[in-house]
Amino acid sequence: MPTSRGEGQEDSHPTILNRGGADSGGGDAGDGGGAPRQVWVPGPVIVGAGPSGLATAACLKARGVPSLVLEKDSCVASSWRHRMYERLRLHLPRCFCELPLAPFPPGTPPYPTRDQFIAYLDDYARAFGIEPRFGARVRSAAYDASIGFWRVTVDEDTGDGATAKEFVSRWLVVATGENAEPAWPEGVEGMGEYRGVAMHTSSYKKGDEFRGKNVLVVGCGNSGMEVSLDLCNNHAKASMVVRDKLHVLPREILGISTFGLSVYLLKWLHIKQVDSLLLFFSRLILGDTEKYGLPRPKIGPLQIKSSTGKTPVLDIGALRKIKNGEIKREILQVVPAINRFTENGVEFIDGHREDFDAVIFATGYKSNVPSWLKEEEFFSHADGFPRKPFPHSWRGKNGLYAAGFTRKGLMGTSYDALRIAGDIADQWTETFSSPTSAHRSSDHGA
Ligand SMILES: Cc1cc2nc3c(=O)[nH]c(=O)nc-3n(C[C@H](O)[C@H](O)[C@H](O)COP(=O)(O)OP(=O)(O)OC[C@H]3O[C@@H](n4cnc5c(N)ncnc54)[C@H](O)[C@@H]3O)c2cc1C
Ligand SMILES: NC(=O)C1=CN([C@@H]2O[C@H](COP(=O)(O)OP(=O)(O)OC[C@H]3O[C@@H](n4cnc5c(N)ncnc54)[C@H](OP(=O)(O)O)[C@@H]3O)[C@@H](O)[C@H]2O)C=CC1
Ligand SMILES: O=C(O)C(=O)Cc1c[nH]c2ccccc12
Repeated sequence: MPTSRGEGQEDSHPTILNRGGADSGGGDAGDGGGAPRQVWVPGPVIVGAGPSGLATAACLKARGVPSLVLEKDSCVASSWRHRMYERLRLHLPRCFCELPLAPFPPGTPPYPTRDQFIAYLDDYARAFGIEPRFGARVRSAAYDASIGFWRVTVDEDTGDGATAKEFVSRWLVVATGENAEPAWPEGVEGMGEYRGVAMHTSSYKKGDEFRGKNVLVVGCGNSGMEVSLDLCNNHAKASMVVRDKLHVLPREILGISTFGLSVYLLKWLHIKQVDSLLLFFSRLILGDTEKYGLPRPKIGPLQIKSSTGKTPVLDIGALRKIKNGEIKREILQVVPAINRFTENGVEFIDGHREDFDAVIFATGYKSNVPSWLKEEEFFSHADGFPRKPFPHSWRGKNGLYAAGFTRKGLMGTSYDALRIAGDIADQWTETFSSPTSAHRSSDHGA
């Protein structure tokens, strides 16, 4: 445990406090069924090694604060490696997707591919010397008011079974993502009966395997639209369930990214005025989407994004396929759009039935925070997001922080990482700047 500024900064390695249960012989063996091994962490514990966890760890490092990143998978950016389809490109220009302190390398295209983004994140972790603890799934985290520290319990996969460890830290940064788990539709009957392929877009890799197949895509956010397009490009017959009104915007307007244009216009104009302009240009470029079965909500796209977090579709070509009739629409306005599954397909709420070789659920994602964080004042148990929206979503009480829960994509991640690192670095400096305060903190922790 560091008792001086120098020791605290140089020794970022966690300190074992007890050896728990039967594991008294050292090493990393199991806990033998007793209390989990306890490890004191001098800096913050960050849960998740996606863009948000990496950005926070990097900003902390730049301020001289060590951290411990816990990651359930065996690599950084695991959601980008394992849960994004092959041909995915970022739909916002790279300048809105780069993390603090490190731009994309020269030569990166305006809309980086998934592989380029993964390579960027790998380089980012390397450049800042971030070495997450992999195979460390956080199964619970709770603030222990009696010692003023967070207790973070991890199931660590050591190869021969999971062992439990408890990390103890003054600060806990939640960076497990807005999209931690696939969201499956509720209340649709007969899913177990369906004999075709049923999967979520997070498992969709590429369209080749669906060549010539009749595929139903449920949901028409960006995932539904892009997967439908990918299916069409791979000669599958795609149908898309549209259960509600939605905004489709071109990815670019007059050669400028729609997102970049919005960010610029919002500096000068009210959000309603920006929405009117976006809708005017969208109509010019895409035509009247209602004619193609995609009616628009009354409220504008940025207002909806800002109040509900629902992202407008940034069209990269699906609309043209819909106009051409290559993506067949199942336009069903009433929820739930699918009444029930049958053995070979679905029955829609208007009563008609159709057979499908595969059903792909593009029904979005949810946070997994309620499953492990024992705290409900800052994080809502209902949706696993901070209760306060951006720009107040990054800091809770007792050293609790949220990185990447702004509903603002990677720009929000950068905002959070800088804020969180600044806030913790100030406390760190205060704690380790005088010998008396360092001893106070040491007493507190022990
Ligand atoms: C298909 C898709 C495309 C997107 N494209 C863009 C885009 O172009 N531009 C943009 O700005 N945003 C985009 N986003 C939104 C968002 O920016 C990304 O999802 C981004 O990856 C979020 O980063 P994150 O670190 O917050 O979450 P994640 O990338 O999901 O990382 C969270 C990490 O936490 C780990 N984890 C989860 N639970 C635990 C646990 N209990 N214990 C330990 N580790 C855990 C996970 O394994 C994961 O590695 C996209 C989202 C999706 C789904
Ligand atoms: N290239 C890129 O950068 C991409 C980025 N993304 C981003 O990833 C995030 C997640 O996007 P996405 O996966 O599309 O999720 P979203 O939550 O944005 O969209 C989910 C869609 O599923 C619909 N839905 C949900 N439940 C049902 C149901 N029971 N029956 C019918 N429809 C249903 C929703 O309809 P309703 O609106 O009525 O609730 C909505 O259309 C977003 O931030 C998105 O922008 C996604 C893909 C590509
Ligand atoms: O990819 C996403 O969903 C994002 O959250 C990025 C984003 C933030 N604000 C927006 C407004 C319009 C389109 C995308 C986004």
